[in-house]
Amino acid sequence: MSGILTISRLGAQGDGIAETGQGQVFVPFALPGEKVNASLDGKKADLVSVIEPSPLRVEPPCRHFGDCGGCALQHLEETAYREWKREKLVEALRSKGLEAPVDDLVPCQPHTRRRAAFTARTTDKGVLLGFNAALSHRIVDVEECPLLLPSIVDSLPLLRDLTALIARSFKPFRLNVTHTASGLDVAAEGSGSLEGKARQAVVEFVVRSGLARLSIDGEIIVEPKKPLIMAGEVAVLPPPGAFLQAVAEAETTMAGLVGAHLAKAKRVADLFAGVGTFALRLARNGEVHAVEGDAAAIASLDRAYRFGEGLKKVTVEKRDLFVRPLTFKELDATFDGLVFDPPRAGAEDQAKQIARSQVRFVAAVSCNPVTLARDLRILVDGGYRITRVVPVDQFLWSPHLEAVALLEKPRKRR
Ligand SMILES: C[S@@+](CC[C@H](N)C(=O)[O-])C[C@H]1O[C@@H](n2cnc3c(N)ncnc32)[C@H](O)[C@@H]1O
Repeated sequence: MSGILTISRLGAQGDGIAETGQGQVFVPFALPGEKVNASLDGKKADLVSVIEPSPLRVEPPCRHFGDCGGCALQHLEETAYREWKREKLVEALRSKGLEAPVDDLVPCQPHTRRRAAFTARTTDKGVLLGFNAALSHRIVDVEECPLLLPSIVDSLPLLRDLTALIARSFKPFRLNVTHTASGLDVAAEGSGSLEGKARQAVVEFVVRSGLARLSIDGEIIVEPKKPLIMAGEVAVLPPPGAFLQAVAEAETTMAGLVGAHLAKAKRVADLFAGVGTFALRLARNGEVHAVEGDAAAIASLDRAYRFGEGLKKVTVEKRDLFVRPLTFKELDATFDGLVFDPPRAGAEDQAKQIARSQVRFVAAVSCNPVTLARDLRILVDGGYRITRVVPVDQFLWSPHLEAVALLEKPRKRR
């Protein structure tokens, strides 16, 4: 069934929302104020044509937009896009009764993302390498991507050849590609086990091609060059497939905000520390205790600290912070500053412990405004005051948003 709809606003995922007699209908790639022709299937609709376009509609920069599931909003004018993204954070905070001061969005430039999680697959007709179509397992084979650093896009033909060499079946698998100072670091997951001559051929290919490293399911197959990344001035050798902030400039912004807020703290806890994005920068100023659940990541942080120069003491602890958050007693015994940067699920139990602590300066970094708002509510109920919240765009044209919230707990009167 198809129908004519008028779009009233943008939803949280970037879809246009039309109010109808049957309730809300979500129309991907439609903008507020537009009259559109859409084919309807319950609450979901497909855009057939735009009858009256919004003045905010612009030409998408990528030929794959609309098919590739990576981007939702390339067709919206830049200022309106930024305001929509910032509003997602404001709305999440408001829904928890938090009227915190929220900065303008720190924008993200095209061609800056240093990591790509491609889906790859060999077929009878050749290799598919790209991103999944929205809500689908179909691979959109990409020729370009205006999000990614040119070093990754320029390597697409090479990565296709690599896919053909490592794939052990026609099953799709993940190809994580990271730009590093020494070349691309490629981590395949699920491509199958490489043995004998096939493995030797892959090793020779990687050496010839100038890639820094290839690993498959966590095993390093060949590492012609150490794929180093910088945490401020400290070089880090991340384990295969480790978490890294997607855009180096966004990471620098976030680390700058966290560092400035914790500048007066002499003993800082970095919770969900990863390979040391914050810890290794904060250690220029004060002692840091870094806590992380992934053994390989924390080992990499430790190694970077030992080879790093000009750093105050950094201690590391492998710990599952969902199961065993640092208690308020542990926090009070040692720290006057803290940063926590959990996965999308947030850090509810850890936030409850921080809320009970007297740690003066706290920075919360998050890639999910909803769980961030929940955790901030806990901290505010525990006596913290939010001094600033900064939305940082790291996932251009997508609904995903990074944010840094800065909090302080007034000293107790004696
Ligand atoms: C969003 S990343 C942040 C990493 C680091 N702060 C950075 O900026 O690169 C979240 C980190 O939390 C870690 N993590 C996930 N679940 C955890 C848990 N239950 N306990 C401790 N760490 C966990 C992940 O391994 C990952 O390194």
